Amino acid sequence: MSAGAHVLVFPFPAQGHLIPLLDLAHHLVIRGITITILVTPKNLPILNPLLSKNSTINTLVLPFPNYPSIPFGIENLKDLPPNIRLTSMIHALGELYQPLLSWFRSHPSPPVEIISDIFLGWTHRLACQLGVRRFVFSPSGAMALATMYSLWQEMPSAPKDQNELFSFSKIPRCPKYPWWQISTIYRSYMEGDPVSEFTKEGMQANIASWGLIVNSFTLLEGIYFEHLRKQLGHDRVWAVGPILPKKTIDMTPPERGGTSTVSMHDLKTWLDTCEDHKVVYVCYGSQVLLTKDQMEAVASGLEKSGVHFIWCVKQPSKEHVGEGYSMIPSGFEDRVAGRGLIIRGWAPQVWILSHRAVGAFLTHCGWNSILEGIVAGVPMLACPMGADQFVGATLLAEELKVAKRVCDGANVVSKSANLARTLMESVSDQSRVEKERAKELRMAVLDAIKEDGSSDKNLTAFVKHVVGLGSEIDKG
Ligand SMILES: O=c1ccn([C@@H]2O[C@H](COP(=O)(O)OP(=O)(O)O[C@H]3O[C@H](CO)[C@@H](O)[C@H](O)[C@H]3O)[C@@H](O)[C@H]2O)c(=O)[nH]1
Repeated sequence: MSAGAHVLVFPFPAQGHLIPLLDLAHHLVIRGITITILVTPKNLPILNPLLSKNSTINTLVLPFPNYPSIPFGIENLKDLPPNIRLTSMIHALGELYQPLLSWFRSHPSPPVEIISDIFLGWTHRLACQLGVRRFVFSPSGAMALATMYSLWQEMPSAPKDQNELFSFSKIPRCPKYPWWQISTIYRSYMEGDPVSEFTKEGMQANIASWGLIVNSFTLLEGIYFEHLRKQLGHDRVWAVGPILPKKTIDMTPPERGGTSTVSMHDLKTWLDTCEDHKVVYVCYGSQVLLTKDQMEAVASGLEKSGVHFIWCVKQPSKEHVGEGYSMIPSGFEDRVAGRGLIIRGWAPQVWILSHRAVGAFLTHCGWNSILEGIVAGVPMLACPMGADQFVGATLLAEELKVAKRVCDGANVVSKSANLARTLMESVSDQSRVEKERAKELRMAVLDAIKEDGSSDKNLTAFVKHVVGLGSEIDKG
């Protein structure tokens, strides 16, 4: 397309952030952009499926910085011990500033733009120093991003009562949340603390960056995109989602984001025996581990409901095992044999959701899961636990009416009888409204990502913009 359109893609090392940015990189390569992807060594295998399809993608592997509170060898959020905060990972990666600067300076034909994750705000400062442009990649939706930007711009103080409602009065429809549901990173901010100050600087640098790419689509969050453009004071905001692997909406390779821990053959054979739209898929994303009590409540709810289900249970780390996280109650698997399938570890989620047998998705409302549920056209059961998930749940249940809200909060243990009833209803006629809405939304999303749909056009516009900037820089 253009010599000079060489872009550095820098994902944050957490599956929910890496997966969509790698998918975006794939789309950009297909459109002629030269890509270099920056990862640390332990995250390199996640790139394999992409690299095997695209020999033209370059990688830049920089050692993970030594950081006092992060144990040696841990380079991905999913492996962080329970007592270490996400902001430590954000801070640790900031140490890549100098190595990255040196790499740019010694490269014969360095990138002319940087696309980096929202948790890598410091790359804005680096881009300014290098005289290149930085684009923020948001793996969260526009509504969640608007709330996050508003918090870091206005820096409101915490109320005495964590249950007090906080209103985002400048955001359309004035969303309100109890304070405890507000962004965890923002709530953990402590003035003067170096990690907090670094996080704040990064968030504010996002707002000052040249452009913004959001994994969402106009029809889903149009008013929030309009708001973001006003909030940022420019139009360089591209709604390009849902970013999914090219031409694999129906048959995603199982290794996307991780290697499936279940044989595809067994999975397919099992799902093929189930009736249409009767299986509930249960998954809490790539980060969340359920406590022992939560595991028991979910198991008991599934057992009492009588529904067919697939339950993806994340593998606990050493530290988590001791505390009973992710422990499947004894005898449960035998009692549900035949109608329930448990996947320990990584499930091929997009593939499962697209199977005709799946009729509902019990989700923690991570933004990728929300988009994947919408693409699959399945109604959802919302169990937001933290981060941006309360915003996602509000959008799904209250605005889009495609989900029922089941429970709220990281430590909440659902009543198994209530959960059982909700699960049963989700695959029965009682969920007619959500099922209809899910079908409509699926049509809307397919419209957005088809050739010349809104997201496809935005991606083309973004590529043109990037190429234009590249040639400006070439001319000096
Ligand atoms: O067994 C699994 C588990 C997850 N996934 C995939 O992993 C991604 C998970 O992303 P998401 O649903 O967004 O959840 P998290 O992993 O929890 O993502 C983090 O990042 C998201 C994007 O910023 C936020 O919306 C979430 O709140 C935050 O927890 C999705 O693509 C899933 O398809 C699998 O394929 N198999």
